[in-house]
Amino acid sequence: MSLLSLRDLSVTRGGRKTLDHATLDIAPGEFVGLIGPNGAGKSTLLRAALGLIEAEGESNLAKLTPAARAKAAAWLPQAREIAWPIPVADLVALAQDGDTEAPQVKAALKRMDMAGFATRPATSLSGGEQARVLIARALAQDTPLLMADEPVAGLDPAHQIGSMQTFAELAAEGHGVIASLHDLGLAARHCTRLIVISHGRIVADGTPREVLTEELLAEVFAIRCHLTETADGVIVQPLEQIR
Ligand SMILES: Nc1ncnc2c1ncn2[C@@H]1O[C@H](COP(=O)(O)OP(=O)(O)OP(=O)(O)O)[C@@H](O)[C@H]1O
Repeated sequence: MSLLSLRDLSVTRGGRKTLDHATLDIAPGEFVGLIGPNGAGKSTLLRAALGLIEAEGESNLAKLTPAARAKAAAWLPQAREIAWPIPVADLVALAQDGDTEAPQVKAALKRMDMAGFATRPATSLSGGEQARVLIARALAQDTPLLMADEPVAGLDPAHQIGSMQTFAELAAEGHGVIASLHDLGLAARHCTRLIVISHGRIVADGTPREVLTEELLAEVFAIRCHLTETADGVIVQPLEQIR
């Protein structure tokens, strides 16, 4: 069973293919890290998969009505600012028809370490706290698939790790998760699978151990890295930019 199924999905913008024949499937149990440099096409892939931008090719989600899609996948976009002074619990409860007592709402606030902020106006939170509330809202939607664009950007190390652990737990519980990520160390440590995108094309797809090689990191990211195999998986230490 595929929670996300893309076949030759392509996007053309400004006369250029910003996504070039992306084909992939995501099954329950997978936590997929979508990695690649700035402008590689990560957001484009996620947005095209959801049918939010015009694309050629096929996506199982883009075919659905907006209501059916909201049941199939939760979407956490890159933009994080909250403009509305709604209490935190009410904001998260939007994912459950406004029911602040719904177990999914309470569990999501707890998972994102935001239960103590439930009555605070969301606009009064710090940038990282706002980001955690928006992750909580996506979690509270309780969908088979979670799609997130740079979900841990702007979070402190503890909450970055906590969020990645939450996504890994969701996957272990049978959900699917795909998240674009810039932190290769977090991606290597927590994801079950990495998809590497470069110039709009998927150039590698496999376990972190399979994908993260010195050659690939040099070629795609233009960085020299030290890779260490440990019992916890592969550790990535970026050392310098290759010019
Ligand atoms: N409306 C547009 N017209 C022309 N090019 C566009 C347009 N929107 C996006 N692009 C280009 O598409 C490419 C892919 O952008 P995308 O946002 O998917 O990258 P990304 O991998 O998510 O990058 P980042 O890590 O910087 O968020 C970029 O080169 C971007 O400049």
